[in-house]
Amino acid sequence: MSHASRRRYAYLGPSGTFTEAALLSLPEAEQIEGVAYPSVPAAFDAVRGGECEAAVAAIESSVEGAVTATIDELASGEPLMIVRELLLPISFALLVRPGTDLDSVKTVASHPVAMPQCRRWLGQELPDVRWETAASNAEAARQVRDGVFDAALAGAFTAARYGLEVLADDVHDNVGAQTRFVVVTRPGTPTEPSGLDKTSITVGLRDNHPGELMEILEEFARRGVNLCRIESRPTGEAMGKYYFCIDCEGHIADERVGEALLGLRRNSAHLRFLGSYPRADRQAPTIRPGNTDEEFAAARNWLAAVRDGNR
Ligand SMILES: O=C(O)C(=O)C[C@]1(C(=O)O)C=C[C@@H](O)C=C1
Repeated sequence: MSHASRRRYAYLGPSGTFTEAALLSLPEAEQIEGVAYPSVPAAFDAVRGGECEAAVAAIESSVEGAVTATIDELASGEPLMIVRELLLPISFALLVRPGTDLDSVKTVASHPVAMPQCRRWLGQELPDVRWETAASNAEAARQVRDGVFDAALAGAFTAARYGLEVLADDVHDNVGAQTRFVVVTRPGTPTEPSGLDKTSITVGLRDNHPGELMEILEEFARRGVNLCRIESRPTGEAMGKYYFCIDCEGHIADERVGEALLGLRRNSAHLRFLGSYPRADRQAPTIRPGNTDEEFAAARNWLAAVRDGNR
């Protein structure tokens, strides 16, 4: 496929990030031109502004939890929509300029989400090292190449791109660590239901009255909608002001999910639909008795009949 006709996907660069690896693992990878951006907000703005069709971003680490830059960026600004999620195994190596030994490593740089994944190893092997943050792991590697830092925590595959070598491999503390990535586009019709879907929203409180979070959760519980994740994030407006980022099982096309969102729309503030998309773990949803599409339709038919006087 010619370069010009490729689909442009934005990612956190430079080349060599796990985010780029996630992008390259997409089924449509051959038709994609990856475009590197220096931050997640910049990658998302490229989608908002139409420079790129989609963006790929890390949203959650199985070790470090939420990637807050991504969540906050989805919760604010011009809306975007998650169309897909993917899970990538994450393993870190310590990258250095050729010839550097462990004793001469005084500074180690990485993305803020990377260092906690290697904390124990660093504590044991490099207890006196100074850790520096970089915009991404590949950016840390680039800065090691340029002599700014002595070592970087990044994927072993990143070494070759920056003329570095792997001084120590598998320096992460948790074998089997994964990062969840999302593909976002400008808002449109949600992806077709696959039967194994997830729906993401952000939602705020109206007046912070007692039990208000419970009332939000009840909208899901009453329709038998199982939650996959709930994250509380500061709104940034003032101390003590939060919004919630919630992933639930099912698709917005499912009656029970639609009804839960209708309830939230009436009884909460700042509801934002972030997307319904196939689950990367392919887990089937739990549907409690009374909450299938058929049962919702039957109940609605009954109500219509009663209203029409046909009981
Ligand atoms: O994509 C990269 O390599 C990054 O630097 C980002 C990022 C993240 O944002 O979580 C990606 C996966 C790893 O868990 C650590 C860092």
